[in-house]
Amino acid sequence: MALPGLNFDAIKLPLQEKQTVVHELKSNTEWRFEVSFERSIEVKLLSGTAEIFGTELAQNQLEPYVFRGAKAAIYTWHGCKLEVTGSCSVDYIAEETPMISYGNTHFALEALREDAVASNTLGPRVLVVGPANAGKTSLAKLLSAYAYRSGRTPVVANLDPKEGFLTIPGTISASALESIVDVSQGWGSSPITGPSQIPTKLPLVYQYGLEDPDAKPDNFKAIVRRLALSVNNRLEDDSNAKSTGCIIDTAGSMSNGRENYGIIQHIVSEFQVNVLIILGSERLYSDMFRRFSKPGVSILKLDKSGGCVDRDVTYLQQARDTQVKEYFFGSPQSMLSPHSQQISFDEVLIYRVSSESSDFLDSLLPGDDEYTSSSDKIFEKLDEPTSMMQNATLAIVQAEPTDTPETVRDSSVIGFVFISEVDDKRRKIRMLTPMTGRLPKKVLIWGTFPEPVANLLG
Ligand SMILES: Nc1ncnc2c1ncn2[C@@H]1O[C@H](COP(=O)(O)OP(=O)(O)OP(=O)(O)O)[C@@H](O)[C@H]1O
Repeated sequence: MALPGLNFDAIKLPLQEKQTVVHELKSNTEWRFEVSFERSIEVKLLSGTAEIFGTELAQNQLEPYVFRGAKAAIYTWHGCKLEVTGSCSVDYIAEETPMISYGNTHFALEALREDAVASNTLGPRVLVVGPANAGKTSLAKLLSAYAYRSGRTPVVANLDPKEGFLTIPGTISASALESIVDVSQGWGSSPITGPSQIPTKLPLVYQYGLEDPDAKPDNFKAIVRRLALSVNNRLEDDSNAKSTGCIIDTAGSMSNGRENYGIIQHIVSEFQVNVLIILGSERLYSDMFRRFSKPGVSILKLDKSGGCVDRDVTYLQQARDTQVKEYFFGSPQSMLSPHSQQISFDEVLIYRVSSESSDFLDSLLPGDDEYTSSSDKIFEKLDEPTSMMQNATLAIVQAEPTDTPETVRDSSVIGFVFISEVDDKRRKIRMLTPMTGRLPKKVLIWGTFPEPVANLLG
């Protein structure tokens, strides 16, 4: 690590107790486990077959799979033996899982894909909805991993800004799954830069900058439209992707009460959704059936897995901090060398996004009418550096400083910077980028989510 003042201690793992246990799993069972962010476990598949959210584990690898800050399950269709080193906060073997119905859903989607190949039409556009922690992301991972294993190229879209899919949170993104998912990292946070054992998947990312799609629905819907347009174009352009279709993950809040269904409606129409999967809620299923049932659209109800766990605020915050850290520093397996540079505040154009009810800039610059936030504004332009930017992660977008706020909002993200220092008197800011080099573009979007990461630099 070349940078003064920066070190990797923040992401080094503490020494763990080397306690090794072998679990023998019968067919159609899963080993569920939770590991805190302060510990890690190593897992080896000794015999049999096993998978994690649809992605197969390799047998007797030299390098074991390492998990930390994880709540997950390793499932086996035919039985297996797992060797686990290190201690979990919770672990048990579950005999009741909804995997047969999830597997059947995959086969039903495969039948639609075969029809699409035969008729050269679009394959299934699958939307997964359900309450918070119903297992939507896990099911989306599983269905896309099974599609990949069947020789398909599914396009996966994440419309839940709370979780970053191949990028940091606060965004929505999509990518074609052309290689396997990293078993330990899941979809992972940051393949935008750096070396990786698994071929890199480059996502298309849009910055939202807030946690809840409802906080600024007009901004959210606008970027969903842009993402859907790109996904639809990709499906038209690539014959394998076209027949495979796409799998879309959503935020739990979108399914939370009728007043929020407008966003689901928008997604259904922009992505031309024709398979709607409702996880873990009879009432939502009935509402969705009434709203969206029509010829050519399948509405499926699936049970929530008993393994799904509620994640508390601290766990979710740690997960977000880890995603931001990994974006800049890489993981212990593949470290990056971030670059720190000081620039003049006047060299960049920063737009601030805050929720409709927020009076952020009113409080920052009292009495200045130009900055009064109003609900119809897309962003607020920042004319003065403020210490509130310290430790924030800002998105660099593919736009020019002369572009309108609409164009900036609708522009894709080319990377992120972390603000490590603000000198408001000298109008200077110091920022960290994952690689050396000058800032490629100078229009940045600063959201309130993810929140500032105070200990990023250790
Ligand atoms: N079978 C399982 N065994 C153990 N843990 C599981 C299992 N299925 C899901 N989980 C875990 O439960 C948590 C919630 O699952 P998931 O993220 O898929 O739900 P979600 O509906 O997408 O949540 P959100 O509403 O936050 O988007 C995650 O930590 C996930 O890894």
